Amino acid sequence: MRIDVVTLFPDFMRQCAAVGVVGRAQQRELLQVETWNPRDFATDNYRTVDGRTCGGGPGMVMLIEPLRAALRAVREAAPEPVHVIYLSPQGARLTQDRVVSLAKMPRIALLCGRYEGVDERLLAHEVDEELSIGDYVLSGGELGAAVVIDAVGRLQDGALNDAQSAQQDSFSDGLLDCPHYTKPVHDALGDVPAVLLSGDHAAIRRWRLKQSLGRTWLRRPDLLARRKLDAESAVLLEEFRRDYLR
Ligand SMILES: COc1ccccc1CNc1ccc(C(N)=O)cn1
Repeated sequence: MRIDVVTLFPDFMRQCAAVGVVGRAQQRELLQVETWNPRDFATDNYRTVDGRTCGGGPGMVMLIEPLRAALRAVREAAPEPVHVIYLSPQGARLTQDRVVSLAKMPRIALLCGRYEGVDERLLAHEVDEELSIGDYVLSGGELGAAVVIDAVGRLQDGALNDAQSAQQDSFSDGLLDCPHYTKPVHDALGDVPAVLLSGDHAAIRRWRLKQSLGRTWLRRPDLLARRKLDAESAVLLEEFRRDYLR
């Protein structure tokens, strides 16, 4: 998969994509991240990329032309069609379901706004999808782009080793993750739950599912409301509720 990022801070974005699982995915050529700086496409001597807000008011708006030229260069850089995403507080909320679908695309481009955002005409003509990573305002879209790169990059085939992808499966079914433990088995803070040391993998799977269901019920009931539970999950959640309310 190829991801092109249009950003005034290319070094920052390259560093975000160079570490950990995503960095390794790039080394393994499972993922390619390229950056494009609109300032390199500005036509005036001062390399201007922003303009005063029409109608008055505080702040500046990113100019159409440098962004249009940068996106043209993005499209011409490789043959596959590009799905252009704009990160903004006005976008649809990013979810794991959307991450999974984005991860299957051959190419996406991430447009990072700064200042008060981008001229609406550029968005109307060049952007396919507007996404928000949460209901808060940042100084730029780059952190949102970094979130998309990480969430999508780790899903590329071969990016995660078996243990990690097993963990990935447990979460991606729309439940919160279960608790995790490592050595020491006994600590001043408490003991590792005995079932995890039992070697009974069926019991361990059931315990983890029960914990995921219970945590989702306690912390994110909205996720649970959206989900049809199979018979086993319904029984385990009932057990968790009974234990909790005892
Ligand atoms: C005032 O900033 C803007 C105003 C308009 C568009 C983009 C920006 C850049 N900032 C962003 C970007 C994304 C998110 C998010 N929630 O995904 C938060 N802030």
